[in-house]
Amino acid sequence: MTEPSNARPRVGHIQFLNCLPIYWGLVNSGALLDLELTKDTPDNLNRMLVDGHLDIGPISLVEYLRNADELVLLPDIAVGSDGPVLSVDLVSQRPLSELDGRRVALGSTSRTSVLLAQMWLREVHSVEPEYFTCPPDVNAMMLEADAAVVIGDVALRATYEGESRGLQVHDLGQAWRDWTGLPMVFAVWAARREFAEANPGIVKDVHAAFIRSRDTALAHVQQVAERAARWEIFDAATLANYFQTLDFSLGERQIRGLVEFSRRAAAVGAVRGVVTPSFAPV
Ligand SMILES: C=C(O[C@@H]1C=C(C(=O)O)C=C[C@H]1O)C(=O)O
Repeated sequence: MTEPSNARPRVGHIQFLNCLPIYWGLVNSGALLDLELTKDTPDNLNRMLVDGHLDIGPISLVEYLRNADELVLLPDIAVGSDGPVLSVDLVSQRPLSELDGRRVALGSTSRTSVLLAQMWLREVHSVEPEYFTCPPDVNAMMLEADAAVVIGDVALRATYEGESRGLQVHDLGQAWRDWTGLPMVFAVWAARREFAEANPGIVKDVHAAFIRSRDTALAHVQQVAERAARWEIFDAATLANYFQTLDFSLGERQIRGLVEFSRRAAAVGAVRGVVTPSFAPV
């Protein structure tokens, strides 16, 4: 159903530090006033976009692949990494080669990284653990499982604190890069196809606001990091490094990474077939 023309577009925003640079710029430019913004975890935003409760927003890559008929991608923007990502981890109490048949917890906020971890463990480490999904709390997960997959702020913390607590921390952005030679795209931005066809001008404006926002924030990354560090457990230098490590672009190499993920996910039956992405005209 198309919204009346005077309604603000319903837009999603990931409430993790990874998307803070994008939010910062929306606040600074005033673009936020033109959006009805819903902040939530990726799993909830995925569902809202797929069910039509949002018009535009970030979506876990694998959920985009599963619903590509209903969605169009926004060009030039994503959450990914070309090497380490710092906030997508497989943490383990044992060497990975010992995980066969053992319990591995999958954090419930993720869809893409949990699939990446399963493919990587099977194909690179030749282990087939017993997986279960649970809330992303590393302490609780380590009581129930030998290893766990976490994303976002929980994973960023594990990156810095995991080893001192006896955990091996494997960065899954780096793992994908070592495995395929390509950047990893964890989430993309998409619009519902029907909405984009009915409202091309709105999609163009929202896309432009996101791009401007990201570029402004990265141009002022120290300032963004200092401001955010006042409310976070991470210091400004750690946050500035994190924001610059993340790859918010969706260029030719990132699209090759996305298509390669689609090919591998299709090969294990996690998505119906290989997806050639289609973009909103902006
Ligand atoms: C880089 C990240 O990418 C994320 C990973 C996602 C997933 O695994 O489904 C979804 C959205 C992104 O937040 C992160 O969470 O830090």
